[in-house]
Amino acid sequence: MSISTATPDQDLSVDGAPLPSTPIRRLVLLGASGDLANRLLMPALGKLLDVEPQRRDLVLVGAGAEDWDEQTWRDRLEGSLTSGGVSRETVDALLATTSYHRADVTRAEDLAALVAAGEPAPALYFALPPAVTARACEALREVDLPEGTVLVLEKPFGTDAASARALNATLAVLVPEERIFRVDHFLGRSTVLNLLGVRFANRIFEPVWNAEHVASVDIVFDEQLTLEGRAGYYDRAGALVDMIQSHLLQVMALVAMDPIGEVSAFDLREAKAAVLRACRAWGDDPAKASRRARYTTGTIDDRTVPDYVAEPGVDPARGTETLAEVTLEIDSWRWAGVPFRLRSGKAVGALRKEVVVTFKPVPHLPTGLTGECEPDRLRLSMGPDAMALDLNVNGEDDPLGLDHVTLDTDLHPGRLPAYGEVLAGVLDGDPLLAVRGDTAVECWRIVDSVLGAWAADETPMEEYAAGTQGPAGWPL
Ligand SMILES: O=P(O)(O)OC[C@H]1O[C@@H](O)[C@H](O)[C@@H](O)[C@@H]1O
Repeated sequence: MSISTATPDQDLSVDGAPLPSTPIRRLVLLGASGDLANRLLMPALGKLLDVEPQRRDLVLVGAGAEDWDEQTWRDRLEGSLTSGGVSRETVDALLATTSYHRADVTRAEDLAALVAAGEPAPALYFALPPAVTARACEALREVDLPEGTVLVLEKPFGTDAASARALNATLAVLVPEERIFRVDHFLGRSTVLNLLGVRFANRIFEPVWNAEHVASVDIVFDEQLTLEGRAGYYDRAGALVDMIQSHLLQVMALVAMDPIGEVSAFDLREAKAAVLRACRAWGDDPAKASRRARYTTGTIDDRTVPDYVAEPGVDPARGTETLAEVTLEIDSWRWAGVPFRLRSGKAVGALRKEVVVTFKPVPHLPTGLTGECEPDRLRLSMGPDAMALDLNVNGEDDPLGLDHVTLDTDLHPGRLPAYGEVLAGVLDGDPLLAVRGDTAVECWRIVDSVLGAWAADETPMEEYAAGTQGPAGWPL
């Protein structure tokens, strides 16, 4: 699927004022020595430059707390690119112009040196823990940012609705909203983008995409991965914040939004925001509408997994959940009464990453057709990328007996990893795949209500053995 790139006359700011689109030729990676940059961002950037070689004039500037010399940085960059399968041409092009700067990114002087006057306007990519990013943004107030500067922020954006609002206020005085890229890499996943093609390029889905025909929607991202050495971050976040607050609510917004006139940042982001504004816990009762659980020791494939609380770096007193589920409602004509169940867990036995739209039963099954009539289901898999439609048909043995079939197809895995699509948007200055500031706050508002119920212990913490599908009795 091709996505339209903003042109100067399409690129409107939120209040309607036109903004010139500014392609980015200098990417300053703050936190260049970190794991995110090394494992995900640099390989994704390399892949992008492989498929779009006209971008190879990009200058990559690494900045970090490590006291590295140029050679150490170049070796690190080269290692990261080559282990990501990036071509020699791209590696050489990036190495030809890259540089590394030791910097304390919370100091205005260091930041000012990185955005030096006379250079093209940079994208400042904060590949940093959220607290450091927030301090760096504060420090940027004292820096004279070149016209066209873009700011790129990783999740989590704040720690609740209030802090997200405060961070938005800090950013708003630095650059216009259209130049703030709050990254959610799920928006760059090919199956997630495929929602647009499936929904809006087929006549058969949109007329039934509403409460009259849809019984429920499930958005599930269950992983076999465990903590993978990320206790410092994950033990403070938990499954609800790590996966549902950001990624799955964004996916839900794309599933539930009204049709858009064009695939532009303005139309798409407004349609998603309308869904999130209308969303709340099912029955306005977050305690009953949510469930949480934590894995105990178990086996995944042949791997023995310890209790979550026995993992290095975990604080048992925190009571962090590794599996979260929340049922939401969207107060609109289109969706009133349809439960949207969002769920994500770590250390499950069989991974399950999909959006499932379950349709209501037919209003009348002709007398004479025998057997069970199952609900029709559209399933969009986020890994591997695939799509399936479960239908009732006439069976093989009895011509009037019902049978069930699945029409399925693999989907193209996408030209780029999700981060590559996100970076393409950043370099084009097109925030189509970026989370708008008000939307980030709405996502926290929805999740804060659940976190509040959990903090008050209104929802019990359950347990499941690693390698199972979660606690017994959970329906998904
Ligand atoms: O499948 P992907 O693209 O790695 O995304 C899933 C990951 O997304 C990250 O944002 C979460 O922090 C991880 O916990 C999760 O495993």
